[in-house]
Amino acid sequence: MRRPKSKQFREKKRLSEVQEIELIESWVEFGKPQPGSNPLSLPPLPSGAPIGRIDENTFSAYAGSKKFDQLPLSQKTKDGLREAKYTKMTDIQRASLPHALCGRDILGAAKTGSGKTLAFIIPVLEKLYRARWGPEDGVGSIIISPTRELAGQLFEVLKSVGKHHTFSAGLLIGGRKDVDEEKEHVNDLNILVCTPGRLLQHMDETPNFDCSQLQVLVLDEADRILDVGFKKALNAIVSQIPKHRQTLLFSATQTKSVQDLARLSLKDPEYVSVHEESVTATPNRLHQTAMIVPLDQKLDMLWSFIKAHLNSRILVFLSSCKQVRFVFEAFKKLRPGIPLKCLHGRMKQEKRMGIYSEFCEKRSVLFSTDVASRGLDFNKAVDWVVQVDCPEDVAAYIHRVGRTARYLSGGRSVLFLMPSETKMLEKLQEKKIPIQLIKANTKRLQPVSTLLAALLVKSDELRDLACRAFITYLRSIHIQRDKEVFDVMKLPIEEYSASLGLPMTPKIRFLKQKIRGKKVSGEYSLREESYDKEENLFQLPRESIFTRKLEDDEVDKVFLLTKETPHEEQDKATEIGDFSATRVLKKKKLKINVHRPVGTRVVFDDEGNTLPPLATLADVKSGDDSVQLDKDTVSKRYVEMREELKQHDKEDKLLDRERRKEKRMKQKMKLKRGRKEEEDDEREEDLSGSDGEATRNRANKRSKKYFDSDSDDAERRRDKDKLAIKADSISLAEQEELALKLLSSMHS
Ligand SMILES: Nc1ncnc2c1ncn2[C@@H]1O[C@H](COP(=O)(O)OP(=O)(O)OP(=O)(O)O)[C@@H](O)[C@H]1O
Repeated sequence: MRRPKSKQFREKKRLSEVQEIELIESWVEFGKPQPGSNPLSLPPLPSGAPIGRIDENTFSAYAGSKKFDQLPLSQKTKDGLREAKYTKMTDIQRASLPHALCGRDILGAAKTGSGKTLAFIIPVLEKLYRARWGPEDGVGSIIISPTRELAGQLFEVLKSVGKHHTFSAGLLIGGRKDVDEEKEHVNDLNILVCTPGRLLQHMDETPNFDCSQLQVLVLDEADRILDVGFKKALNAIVSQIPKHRQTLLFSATQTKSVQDLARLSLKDPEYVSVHEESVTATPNRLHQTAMIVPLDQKLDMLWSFIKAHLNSRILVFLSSCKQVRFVFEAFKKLRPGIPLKCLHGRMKQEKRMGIYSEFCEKRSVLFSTDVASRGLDFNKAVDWVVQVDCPEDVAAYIHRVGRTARYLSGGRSVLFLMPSETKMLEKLQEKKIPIQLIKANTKRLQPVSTLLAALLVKSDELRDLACRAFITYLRSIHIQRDKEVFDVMKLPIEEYSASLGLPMTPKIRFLKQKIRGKKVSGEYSLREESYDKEENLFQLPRESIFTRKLEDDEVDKVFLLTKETPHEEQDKATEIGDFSATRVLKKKKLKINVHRPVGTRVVFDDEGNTLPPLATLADVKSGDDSVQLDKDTVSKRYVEMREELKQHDKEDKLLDRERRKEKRMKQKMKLKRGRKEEEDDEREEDLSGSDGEATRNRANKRSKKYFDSDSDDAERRRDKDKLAIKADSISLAEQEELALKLLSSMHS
């Protein structure tokens, strides 16, 4: 009785889905906004007006509507939105959803915290729903995020809004152990939320990974994903997905570079930039300040700031992982009276995720690199964003401060600028950022450097961290592109070193070139990054500087430097010979010409031009000045060459035989010496009464080693053994002779 009922139910459900899809499609088609129009400028539906189908061929207008309910969306999406408490649309959602729902490519820009995530999650769900996408259809949508945390957050939004849909979705991010398990399931997923690296890994490694039916590609933080740091990965990804698809790009700092967009083959994209006309580029409820803080007072200022805001949730940005680690570890030891946390790209993924969610829950201070600067929505409850180190450009500033004042909440930010970085203030103001320069109350400044110095004396580890932080900070300034703002030569290096609590100023090799001709106190060495060899106070392993893996944020900078800096900067970098970027520049890739037939050789003249093969050997000028070869000379030369080769071959073989003989003899001698020592030991142990078990073990071991290390011809082995035993009682000359005999017996 039950079965037919459920079948009937399923059939009814299927029919109602089909009908719903037909209705949505007609509705979407009916109310399509004009390409290039801004739905925000259209009048909203009057309250109480009918929604959806009005009569046979008429539907309510949806471009201009203010509520999700008024949009041509599936009931499943509407239910998901309602349950997640989303009813009214934000400006970016109002402006972009009507275009996105009719399948257009979108280039969306809106301030941080303005709701861009839903502006792409909803179209993804709707597109697949309307296509009746099912498990057997494979990957229908890919959402790419630049960081793992952000991908995780997007996945959560997708899960909550899409909870009534039946699509399968997966979070594919690096740093997780279960990549093999992922590989088994990835082909069953309909929506992938991923970072570029992990997606590419699946494209390369997962058998039968197939995106050929992809319907929607989304790039969140699109400008970041399109910049040079991700260029290769993105190009590789794009080359493996179909060109015919919908593409949605969103960011608070959008790219409009034609080149970038061409790479993604966008089709007449809609530029939806809701805050372009806005007086400010940052959220209105964000109160932004800047303070001039000399480099050597930054930590004092930060410490004092934290002590003065013990009941807040504070996000602190520093320029590198090393900086983050040092400040976190040192301040933790000084116990400021508020929980401290740190987040950077070199932490294990689970830990990163844990820290991220803990910070969302409790009041605390989170020290972070730019890994937390984009997209993260810390429960809308960050009170303060403190930028201890100046951001690399205006876009980075906007994203960092955007971690507070999200959606309808307020927030505050403070930027520490060194006297040499004041140009940044002008740049920010030029880009419509209402930032106010305030004076620090130096009377309330609580100096921390003496406390740090005391800590560093006690802890080698902390001293090491301080050294690394010192160097990476200077390097980060040194590699910055914007030389109007960042000038490493203007920094009070010794004072800075003292402010970290370091007893001596570490030597910095990359500064030597810069200070040539300029008298700067302290001595800098170009070649070594050791700090004081005599006293051996702060010796770092060479590996740590020269061969370590670059950190997430450093890699980005290095990429930027190699690809985008003006030639002058690149030259400087090459000349200084300091960091990996320089080595990357120097390292020329050898290209293999796959079209050249196997066995042919390319000959170059003095100017580096290619010549025809054998041209140098037998060129004969013909009347018309073209080069022709004398065939007789060439074939004679070939005969000679063959003879030469044969001769060389003979000599090589002889030499090789000699070498092998010698090597074997050395091995035999070593073996015999070893055995003699063992037997001497045995004898000694026997004399001193050691147990038989040990002796047996040793004998076993020896026979195993013997078996493993030589030929498995038992006969020969026995002979050799006999010889070896005999060798113990004879002179060195005799031993050599015996070994030679043995070798010749082996070769015969
Ligand atoms: N329509 C809405 N109604 C209520 N809250 C919303 C709505 N849309 C988004 N939000 C909330 O606003 C906050 C910010 O949204 P979201 O993270 O999408 O911003 P964003 O524009 O992507 O920010 P960023 O540029 O920093 O990535 C989130 O907490 C989200 O839940």
